Amino acid sequence: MMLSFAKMHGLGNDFMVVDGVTQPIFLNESQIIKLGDRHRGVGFDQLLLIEPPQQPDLDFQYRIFNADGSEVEQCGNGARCIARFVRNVGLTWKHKIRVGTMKGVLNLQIMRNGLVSVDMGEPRLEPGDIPLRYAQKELFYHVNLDGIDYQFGSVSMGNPHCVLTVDNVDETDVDKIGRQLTEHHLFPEGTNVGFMQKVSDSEIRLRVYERGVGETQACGTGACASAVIGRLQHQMENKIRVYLPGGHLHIDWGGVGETLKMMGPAELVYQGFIEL
Ligand SMILES: N[C@H](CCC[C@H](N)C(=O)O)C(=O)O
Repeated sequence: MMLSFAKMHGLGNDFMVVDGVTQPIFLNESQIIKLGDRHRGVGFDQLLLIEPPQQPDLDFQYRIFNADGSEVEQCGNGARCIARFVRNVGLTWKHKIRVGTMKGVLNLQIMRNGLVSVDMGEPRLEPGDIPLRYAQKELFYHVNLDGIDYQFGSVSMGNPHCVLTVDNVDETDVDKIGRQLTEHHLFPEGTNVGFMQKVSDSEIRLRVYERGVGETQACGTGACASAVIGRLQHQMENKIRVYLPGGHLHIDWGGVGETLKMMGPAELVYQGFIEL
């Protein structure tokens, strides 16, 4: 079977975007791993599959698969890319698009400035919602790795995030600590691991070790998570600019009980076909 797809990225977090509306498709884990191979396949951090909506008030269903083949609940950079994709290929002419995911609904909007805005819903802070094996919700959680104590914040954006505050992201062993934490028993479903450096009350530098991938050039839900933890732990402002290795995102969160909005770019690299 020939599969048509688009290669896209959000600040270097790269995706294979597949239209499962006009070409209904089922991809198993080994096919996804093979497609994600950067030498023998298309190569991507995530594969994004767009399917017909499961409810009448939605435009599409949006499914996300990490490069290791695991299906996951949310992808912020990917959400911006699918908004651009469904318009580019004519699956919709709307500028405001509602998509269902494994955990909730995303409201996407293509802005006049060329960026894409996403209402990511309400961050979830209860351990049971993350999920995080801790007796009760804490502002600072603690873990000991190889005899070193770390404190972190934790939040779900639909997917789990653990956020550590560091003095300098450039001098942090993201790969070592990220590997230790992403599959730590505190996180029964694994976690994405963000390393944030507070630059000012409205600016964060961030690197993210992503569950199922490793360090990426950008992580949309990771940027959201760092803004939430930055506001709660470090009294940062509502509007935060998050600088990732691949570029920056705008986050706006009014505090607990409010939904969080993210705005950033979504780029098409090429469209192609591949033999499955
Ligand atoms: N690795 C993540 C999914 C992709 C998140 C990231 N690419 C984003 O933009 O939010 C997870 O396993 O939850």
